Amino acid sequence: MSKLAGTLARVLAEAVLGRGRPAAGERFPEGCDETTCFLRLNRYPSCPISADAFGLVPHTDSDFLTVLCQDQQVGGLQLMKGTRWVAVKPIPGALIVNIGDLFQAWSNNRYKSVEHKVMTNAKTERYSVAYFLCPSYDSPIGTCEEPSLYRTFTFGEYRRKVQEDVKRTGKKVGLPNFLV
Ligand SMILES: O=C(O)CCC(=O)C(=O)O
Ligand SMILES: [Fe+2]
Repeated sequence: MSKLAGTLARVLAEAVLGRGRPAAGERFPEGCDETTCFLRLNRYPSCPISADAFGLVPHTDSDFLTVLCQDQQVGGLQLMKGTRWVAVKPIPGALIVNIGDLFQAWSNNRYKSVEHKVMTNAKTERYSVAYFLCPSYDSPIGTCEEPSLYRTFTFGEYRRKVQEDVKRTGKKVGLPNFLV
């Protein structure tokens, strides 16, 4: 997973910068290694009471990029496309790759961090495995071009602000806090 996530990030970065201009070469995204990235195992119990119960509330991921292996049979993942929620049907053997907030910031909004949520299933529990490509907390999130829409910030600063906002208002604000 870690190799795949790193390779995907570099390929996507090069697509923004143009061929032959590797984004800090093998090191992109800077500050990410096996001690800073993590894997999350999600279990969503079945929920017969309500058809609109969230397994996971709408959110964007705060990392560079997420590689997701969703349940091969039980759907439930939805993402925001324009103004609509679209179901991501499980395809056996397929992985889902989500852009996270840090990649959106680095790419100066060329890539968008996708809002997504998980709905529960009335009868069946669901599992997923998510790998989060994150840098160390002291890593500054650079930009692919100037002028950047975002001021320079570290991942630690970003995480702290997200936690603060959620604690204070119940909602993540995320990137808009860091616009210039
Ligand atoms: O379970 C899923 O399909 C999505 C998981 C997810 O969005 C997350 O762990 O951040
Ligand atoms: Fe997520």
